[in-house]
Amino acid sequence: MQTKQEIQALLAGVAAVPNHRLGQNFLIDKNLLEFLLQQASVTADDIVFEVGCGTGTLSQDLSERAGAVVIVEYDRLMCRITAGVLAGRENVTMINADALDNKNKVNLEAMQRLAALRRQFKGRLMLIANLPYQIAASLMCNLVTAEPVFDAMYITVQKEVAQRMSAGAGDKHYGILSILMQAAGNVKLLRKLGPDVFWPAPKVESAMVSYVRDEGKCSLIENPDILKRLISVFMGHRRKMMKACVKFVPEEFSGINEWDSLFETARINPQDRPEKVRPEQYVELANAVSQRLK
Ligand SMILES: C[S@@+](CC[C@H](N)C(=O)[O-])C[C@H]1O[C@@H](n2cnc3c(N)ncnc32)[C@H](O)[C@@H]1O
Repeated sequence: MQTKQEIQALLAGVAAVPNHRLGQNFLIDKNLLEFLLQQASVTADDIVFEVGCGTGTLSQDLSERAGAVVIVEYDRLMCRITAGVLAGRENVTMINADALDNKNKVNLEAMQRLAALRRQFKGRLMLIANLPYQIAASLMCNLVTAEPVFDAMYITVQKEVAQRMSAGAGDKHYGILSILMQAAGNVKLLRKLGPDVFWPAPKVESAMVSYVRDEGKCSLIENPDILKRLISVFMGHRRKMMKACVKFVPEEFSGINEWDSLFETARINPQDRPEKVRPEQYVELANAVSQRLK
């Protein structure tokens, strides 16, 4: 782990300054990094995906503890610094690219590498990262239903994203991220973080959060793709009634006329607002739709 002075020296070595647009707020509290690593209890059987390595402060420890680490970092200079910091570590794959190919797709090269590692290592596949805030929510929405399957995530995110991950139905923070993460696993707020544990200090509060996949919940999801698309349709009109949202369904669902009966199967009151419908009800609705489309 690196101190603030070490991070500043590493940046100066390549004439870089923190880029606000890329969310370059480096975690400078060693106890907090250690806390996150302890929560994840990484072993040599595990594979870790780190998005946004910055100067490699977390990557160093991850590469010492995990069987394999895959890093995606957008900033070429950060890749250069971290490659130097990790020189000689053969269990690390570094990809200099955007972690998202588009809003709905995680970087293909990283996912292919993770899939190959998944076949070699018998431990867990985890996302462990101090995430760039701009992409945190989209990244997690994609990873929660991704192949290869993610067993857990231990991450630092903006406080609002942490609230969205854990919000229950009816809460003002409840949204697509809450539904997907809670439909597939369990979310826990680990610790709130003030701005001064980062350098430079961001204007927002942050939090460390964990997500652990729940096999029981996941086994109930017949088709993650249909679940994702349905949630987007309904939550895109969160204050309309469920029955009023069906006119916005995309073409693939447009042949379905019996929405009332599908709502009934999922024990959803058609007059309820999408923001009040619980994750398990969305799963049942998606399963009913997927049966109907067979
Ligand atoms: C909050 S910093 C974390 C740095 C370091 N891991 C730490 O803990 O101090 C976020 C990192 O994500 C990188 N980043 C920003 N947007 C990205 C994207 N779309 N894809 C991959 N990396 C990105 C930034 O360049 C930055 O290094």
